[in-house]
Amino acid sequence: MEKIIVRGGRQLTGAVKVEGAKNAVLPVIAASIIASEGKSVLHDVPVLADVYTINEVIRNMNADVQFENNTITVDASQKLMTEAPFEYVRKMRASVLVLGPLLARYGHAKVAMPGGCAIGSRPIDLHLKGFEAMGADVHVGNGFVEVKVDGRLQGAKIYLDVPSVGATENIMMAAALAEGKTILENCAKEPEIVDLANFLNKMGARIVGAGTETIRIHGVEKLQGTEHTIIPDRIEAGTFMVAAALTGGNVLIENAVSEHLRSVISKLEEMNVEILDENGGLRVIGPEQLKATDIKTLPHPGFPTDMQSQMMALMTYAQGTSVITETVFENRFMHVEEFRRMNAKMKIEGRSVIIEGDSDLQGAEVAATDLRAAAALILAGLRADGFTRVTELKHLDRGYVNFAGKLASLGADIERVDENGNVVKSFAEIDYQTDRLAELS
Ligand SMILES: CC(=O)N[C@H]1[C@@H](OP(=O)(O)OP(=O)(O)OC[C@H]2O[C@@H](n3ccc(=O)[nH]c3=O)[C@H](O)[C@@H]2O)O[C@H](CO)[C@@H](O)[C@@H]1O
Ligand SMILES: C=C(OP(=O)(O)O)C(=O)O
Repeated sequence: MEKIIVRGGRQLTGAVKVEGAKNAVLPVIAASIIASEGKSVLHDVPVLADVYTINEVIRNMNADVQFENNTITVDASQKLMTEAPFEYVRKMRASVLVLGPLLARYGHAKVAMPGGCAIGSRPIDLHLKGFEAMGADVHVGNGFVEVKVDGRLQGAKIYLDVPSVGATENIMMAAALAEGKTILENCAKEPEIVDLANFLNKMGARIVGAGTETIRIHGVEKLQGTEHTIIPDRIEAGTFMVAAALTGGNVLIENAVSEHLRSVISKLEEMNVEILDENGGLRVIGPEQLKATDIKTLPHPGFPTDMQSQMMALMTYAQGTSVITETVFENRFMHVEEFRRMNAKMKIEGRSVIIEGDSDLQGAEVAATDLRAAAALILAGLRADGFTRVTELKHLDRGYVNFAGKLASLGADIERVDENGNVVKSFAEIDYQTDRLAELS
């Protein structure tokens, strides 16, 4: 089993470049199979396990996918199959994002029902209600969800009970090829929604309002492949901002977009972290003494749940008591027990965690419980006394490119080793066809 071993105590300095956003590229790759003509060329694609998984999902449907040098070319102009088996959905819930494109293009899609996961039950009822409102029949049974429509989907007025990112994306993709106009209300406003709408519009869709709470989509008859550059990953950027803050370092985070990170910047500033907008990125300067604060996770532009565990790591080193309240997912505190193994003083009260600062964390062997928890435990280890060993790296590889290598380039004492203690290559350097991918996934 591979581990990342980090020894605390180094201040991070230098510059690190943020990759294209995982949560933008996954829906964009799913959307690329809507195009019945031409190829889509996607730039700034991060080399992540999740990207390989979505590529495999659409390859299995008969799309042609080439992935080289951070560029993906998708040709989906041939006839596609309309099913995605459990094998993929199990690895990555975002596989359900092929439902909308397939239903819109072929009037049929069948995808394994995603189960619950480490952060909550995560139903897809809002995706399905949206498809039904557009005239589709939905059938859930034998572990699959099947959606069908005779002829084209029909534009509809749809109100989302909660501003779900995935439901907004799936419905927006389906509506792009529906007959007539769809008005989607109370939708998610994340930057990744805007990126997807921009991609679809370049394909010939007519979507306005992405990034606000009402999106209007005029359905068109067909879409064609196009070229698109994926937006930078605001969560990877935020994670490195915390790394700089926590070590009292001074790091330029290249490609970080301050507009996408307003809530994170504001909370870090409350904790005494200095953040400067610099040409092409954000400079983050950690203070002598971090100050406690409170955070409530919310849909964008509120504080992102995907930064919750990293901020928890930071708060263990702040002066005073901090409170984090998680409102987006019902059960995203699995990492608390792991932080406690490092001597963190925190307790869960309902949907909140109370974190006592100045915890004097100690290195320990800890297991990543989800993708962001993996990063957060490594962050905590950057300042803990002694060695922290983080296992279950399959979670980390879903969403961070060469995380240990990037931290090492900023001066961290960190390495990734196999079960024999040999230093291993980062996931990004490995050809996905090798056995190691199978082992990691
Ligand atoms: C690939 C991707 O982009 N993943 C992100 C996306 O996940 P994802 O799209 O799955 O998250 P959602 O915004 O859909 O989920 C938010 C909340 O809505 C609930 N819900 C969602 C759909 C539904 O049909 N019914 C329902 O009740 C969920 O259980 C959850 O409590 O947004 C999350 C919230 O910012 C992020 O943490 C994930 O990193
Ligand atoms: C929860 C996350 O991703 P996913 O929705 O793909 O599980 C995440 O990126 O933190």
